[in-house]
Amino acid sequence: MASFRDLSRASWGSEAWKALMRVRDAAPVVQCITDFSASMELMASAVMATGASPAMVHAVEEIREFTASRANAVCINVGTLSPEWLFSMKVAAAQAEELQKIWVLDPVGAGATKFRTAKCLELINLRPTVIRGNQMEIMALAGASASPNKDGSNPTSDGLEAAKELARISQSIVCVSGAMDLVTDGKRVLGVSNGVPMMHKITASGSAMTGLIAAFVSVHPPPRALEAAAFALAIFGLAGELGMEKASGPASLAMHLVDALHQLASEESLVTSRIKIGQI
Ligand SMILES: Nc1ncnc2c1ncn2[C@@H]1O[C@H](COP(=O)(O)OP(=O)(O)O)[C@@H](O)[C@H]1O
Ligand SMILES: Cc1ncsc1CCOP(=O)(O)O
Ligand SMILES: [Mg+2]
Repeated sequence: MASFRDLSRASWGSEAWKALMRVRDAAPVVQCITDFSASMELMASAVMATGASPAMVHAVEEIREFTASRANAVCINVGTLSPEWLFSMKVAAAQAEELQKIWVLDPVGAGATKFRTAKCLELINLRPTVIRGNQMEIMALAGASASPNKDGSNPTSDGLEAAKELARISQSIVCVSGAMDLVTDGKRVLGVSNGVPMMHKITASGSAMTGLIAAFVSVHPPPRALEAAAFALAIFGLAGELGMEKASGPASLAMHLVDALHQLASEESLVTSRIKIGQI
């Protein structure tokens, strides 16, 4: 994959800090439609610890009202996909699109079954602002064949090309997570190298991360969405690095990562000095 330049650009760190402070000041409501048992708790805790306000609202009877009048952003995660929930997801996504609200898709397991891939592509037709998945998911949605990448390693050049292609087709910002996360609008590419490998072993770390992207992008909408998504990935990764100093495995890392997200609010110099974002 192409190299990672510009790591030392000092302003990335201070811009990430300002972005975090804007999330805390605005406390955007992030409506999450996400899988019931695997990710709901960690996602809500991470979004709240970042200073946003999570709302796990998925009943179709209240979605139109809630999305229109309460939500600042919608985060849709297809983890435990079922027809009833899919209907709720589509109603919320269509509503967000119509009202020009930020909505973010986490295509969990895209490529695992034809049904899941097809339904994710139908959701993408409803024009998410951002799509965040791991390399296998993004490659499946771009129509590329993915080789197994089970260890959260660096996205490959095929993964980067798939992300750019998906961004061009969907006109969404596309994020590929891994040891180095990639964020692209199809032309520009940012890389984020904060984080620790153990994050990949936490069930629902990806889902929680996508919730943070929704929070950051809701207060930094396009044309600032590309940078905002990178800031969310970097802040989440930095929280993972700090959490790992106290953790002994994935379960305690999840807890310490959430605590670190909360504590980062008072750590300006630490955030500004340790954020690792660069141009690819
Ligand atoms: N090897 C790694 N090194 C550092 N951070 C990682 C690594 N693998 C994953 N992460 C981080 O863990 C989070 C979840 O990413 P990932 O495991 O790829 O998502 P998913 O759980 O959806 O497959 C992201 O913030 C990502 O940056
Ligand atoms: C295990 C599992 N099964 C369906 S959703 C889910 C969790 C998704 O985890 P992640 O957010 O880390 O991709
Ligand atoms: Mg995932």
